[in-house]
Amino acid sequence: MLADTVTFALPKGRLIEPSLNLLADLGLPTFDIKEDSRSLLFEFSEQGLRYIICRPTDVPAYVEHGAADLGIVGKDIIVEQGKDVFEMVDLGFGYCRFVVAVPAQMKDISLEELSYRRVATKFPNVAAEFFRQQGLQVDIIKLHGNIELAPLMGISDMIVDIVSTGRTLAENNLVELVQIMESTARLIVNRISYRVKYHKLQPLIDRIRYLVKNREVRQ
Ligand SMILES: Nc1ncnc2c1ncn2[C@@H]1O[C@H](COP(=O)(O)OP(=O)(O)OP(=O)(O)O)[C@@H](O)[C@H]1O
Ligand SMILES: O=P(O)(O)OC[C@H]1O[C@H](OP(=O)(O)OP(=O)(O)O)[C@H](O)[C@@H]1O
Repeated sequence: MLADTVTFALPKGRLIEPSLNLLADLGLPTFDIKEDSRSLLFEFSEQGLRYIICRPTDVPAYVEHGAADLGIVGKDIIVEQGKDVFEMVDLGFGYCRFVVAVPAQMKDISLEELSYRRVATKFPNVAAEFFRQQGLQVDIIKLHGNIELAPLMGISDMIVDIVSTGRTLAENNLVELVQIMESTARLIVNRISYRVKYHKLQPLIDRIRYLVKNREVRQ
C-alpha cells in the first residue's frame, strides 16, 4: 500500500467504459482504454493516483489484499465471493439480474420440482444459497462461461446466471423461472486503507456518492 497514492482497481470488460465515464465526471484523469488496451497500470503521480486494470472477478482480491485502495465491481461478484471489503456506493450502472432459467419446455415447472436436479452456473455460492433458502437440494455444476450451453448439451437441467436484455436466454431456448437478485456496479474499499487514508478516501467517496445521486447514469 503506497502511503501517498490512491490506487483504484478498475474492471476490464463491460464495466470499463462506465467506470471511465465516472472518473471523467469526477474530474479525475482518465486514459484511452482502446489505444492502451494492453496496459494494465496507469500512473498519474501529480494527482497521487493510479489505476490498475484487472479481470472483474479479480477486483475484490486486489482490494481485499490492499494492492488497491478502491475498486469498481458488480454486486454479483461481491455476493458470490464474500470478500472482506467495504461496499461504499451503489454506482447505478452495470444493471443485471441473477435468475434461475430452464429449457422452454419446462416453463411451468414449480420450484419444488427443481429439487435433486442439476444446475450449471458461474456463481456456485449464489446458487447454493438460493436453493438452500428454498429448502431444495440441487447438484451444482461450476462452469466458467457460456452457461446457457449446459442445458442445451444435457449436462444440467437448469442454470443460475446473469440476465440483462434476455437475448442469450431466448436464443438458447431458455426461459426465466425466478429472479434471485438484482445487481449493479459498486464502489468497494480496502478496510485498512479506509482508516489509514481516510483524509484522502472519504472526500473522494463523498464526491462519488454525490455525483451518482445527481447525475444521469451513464451506462
Ligand atoms: N449481460 C450483462 N449485461 C449487463 N451487465 C452485465 C452482464 N453480464 C455481466 N454484467 C455485469 O458486468 C460485470 C462484468 O462482466 P464482464 O462480462 O465484463 O466480465 P466477466 O467475464 O463476467 O468477468 P471475468 O472476465 O473476470 O470472468 C459483471 O460482474 C456484472 O456485474
Ligand atoms: O441477457 P443478455 O443481455 O443476453 O446477457 C446475458 C449474458 O451475459 C453474460 O454473459 P457474458 O456475455 O459475460 O459471457 P460469459 O457467458 O462468457 O460469461 C451472462 O452470463 C449471459 O450469458
